[in-house]
Amino acid sequence: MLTFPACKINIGLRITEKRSDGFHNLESCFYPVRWGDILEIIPAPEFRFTDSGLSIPGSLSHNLCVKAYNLLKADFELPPVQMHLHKIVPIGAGLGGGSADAAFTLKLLNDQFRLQLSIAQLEDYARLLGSDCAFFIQNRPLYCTGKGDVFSEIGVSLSGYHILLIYPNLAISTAEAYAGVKPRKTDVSLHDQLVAPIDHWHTTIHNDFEDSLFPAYPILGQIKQQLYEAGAVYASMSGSGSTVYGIFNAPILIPNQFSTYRVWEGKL
Ligand SMILES: C[C@@](CO)(OP(=O)(O)O)[C@H](O)COP(=O)(O)OP(=O)(O)OC[C@H]1O[C@@H](n2ccc(N)nc2=O)[C@H](O)[C@@H]1O
Ligand SMILES: Nc1ncnc2c1ncn2[C@@H]1O[C@H](COP(=O)(O)OP(=O)(O)O)[C@@H](O)[C@H]1O
Repeated sequence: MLTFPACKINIGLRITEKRSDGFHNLESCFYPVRWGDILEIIPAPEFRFTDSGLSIPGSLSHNLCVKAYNLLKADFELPPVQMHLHKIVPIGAGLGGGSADAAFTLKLLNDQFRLQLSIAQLEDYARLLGSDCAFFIQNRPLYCTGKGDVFSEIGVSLSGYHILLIYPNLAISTAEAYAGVKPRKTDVSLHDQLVAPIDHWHTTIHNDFEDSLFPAYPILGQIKQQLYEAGAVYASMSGSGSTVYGIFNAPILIPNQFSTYRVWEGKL
């Protein structure tokens, strides 16, 4: 069976406190984007994982697809499989591409081998693999709190808008990005800001990681500025970076200044 693990952007990201387990509580709208990898899983005489496309750092046993398979195998009689991942979404990009691979592996194995796991059970398995993995089980716009794995509804729809994602060939480690952040709480609700019209977002909605990462990597702030100059209704860094995205009213020709970066343009 084939599946297409996609990615996400964060619209607004507040890091509100450091938790006793070392992780951080956050508030953010996670929004799915169609830029994705390609994953095939077929039954095979023995377990095998192969990949192509972008090179994935780390050993095979640390690959999130392999971890997802092993997690289910510990609880179910799964046959051996051959998995092939064609990696397209940049890594260390703030797009949750690896997390999507993990969640889509769980969903594919559930369907392929009729494990009959519910959405809630799949989300519980996904939580064991990474903080933003569980989002990709439902893979629809959600307001996320806790570690990014507690969900509530949000009335945000960007259908009809177009998005330009700019990955400036710079991988940023999520753990390092969190280490640079000063958590803070504010009185204004991000949820209320998100349900206001999109042309208000420019002045209200902020990604807290920009405060420490834009001074460290000035190119990121420059790209955001260039996206506004190109006509974006809203522009921001996604997650812990380094991808910066712009949301546009209509399809956009990719401006020349982005020609050396990895760029994706598409409908939301
Ligand atoms: C920042 C966010 C925002 O959506 O996304 P990305 O930019 O990575 O895509 C997420 O919180 C990334 O979640 P994820 O990439 O799954 O992180 P994990 O693998 O669980 O954790 C990696 C490391 O990040 C830190 N971490 C992660 C999540 C969290 N809520 N608090 C943390 O402090 C911890 O140091 C942890 O060891
Ligand atoms: N299938 C995979 N695809 C991408 N990264 C993976 C995968 N499996 C494990 N990883 C590890 O996950 C981290 C990157 O996660 P990813 O979700 O792509 O980035 P980000 O957290 O910036 O959104 C890297 O440390 C990488 O080695």
